[in-house]
Amino acid sequence: MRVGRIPYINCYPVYGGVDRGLVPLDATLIDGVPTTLNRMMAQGALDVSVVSAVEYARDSERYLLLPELAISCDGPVRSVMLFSNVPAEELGGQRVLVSRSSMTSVHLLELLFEHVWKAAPEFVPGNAEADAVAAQASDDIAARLVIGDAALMLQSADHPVAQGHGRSYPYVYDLGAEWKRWTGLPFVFAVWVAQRNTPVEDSLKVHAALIRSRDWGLQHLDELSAQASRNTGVSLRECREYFAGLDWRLTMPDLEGLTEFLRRLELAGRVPKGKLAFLPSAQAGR
Ligand SMILES: C=C(O[C@@H]1C=C(C(=O)O)C=C[C@H]1O)C(=O)O
Repeated sequence: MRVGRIPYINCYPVYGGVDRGLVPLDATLIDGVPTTLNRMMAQGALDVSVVSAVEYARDSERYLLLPELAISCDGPVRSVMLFSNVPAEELGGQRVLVSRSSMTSVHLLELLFEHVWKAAPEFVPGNAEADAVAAQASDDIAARLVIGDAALMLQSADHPVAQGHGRSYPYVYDLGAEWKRWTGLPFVFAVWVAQRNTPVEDSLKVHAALIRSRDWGLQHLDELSAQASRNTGVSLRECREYFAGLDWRLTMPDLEGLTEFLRRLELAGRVPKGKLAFLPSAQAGR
């Protein structure tokens, strides 16, 4: 089995037990930013992976959702941020760089511009991972959408990535908070999916291992925060707050936020009409 993993710290709580050998997983783990994993799943190069929520909706016939697993927030997410020189409402006609690593956040950003900020910027896909952010000192970009670890680093004024970037932004928008303000709902950025044509027993074994690993992770957020802080240079306090604001369980309210987001994307013609289909997990065992 080939299993995808995003190397951002927001995945530590799901893979932590597996990484430490506490939960056996008979699979090869393949790391990639969300859009890389989306593409690999779309091509059948992975059996099970975390993907952008929008990747599921883009081709829901192809996938089965893994129950009880997601990356969600109910309010501020802290790692999906629009950094802007001017208020978002004034970005019409200006260049907004959107992270090429992201699919969900780009769609959410576009919905917010259309319905909340009522402005039509020019979206420019670009590299917004930490190495690129650290180097991008000067360009004609009025705002940039940054996700994952790089977004956390850019918000820490004394972090080398923020220092290297050399620019500060007077207007910073947290997309989890903006969605919550708009709809009152949690937001699901990422889901785990299996290929429909991978044997169900094999996907179930991976699912059961990821659930056990995630359960370990939820019990050890302090240890994982310390690891996240060491690996990113983001302070322990910020990593703790970050993990406290995320959830990985796909609760009922999360599902409501997910379906509301996908409903709005369907209405806008951004994803095909689809349905939710879950891997039948009754036998997964704990
Ligand atoms: C909260 C986050 O969620 C992510 C955002 C994704 C997207 O925008 O497509 C996909 C996976 C998650 O890693 C983040 O990376 O900051």
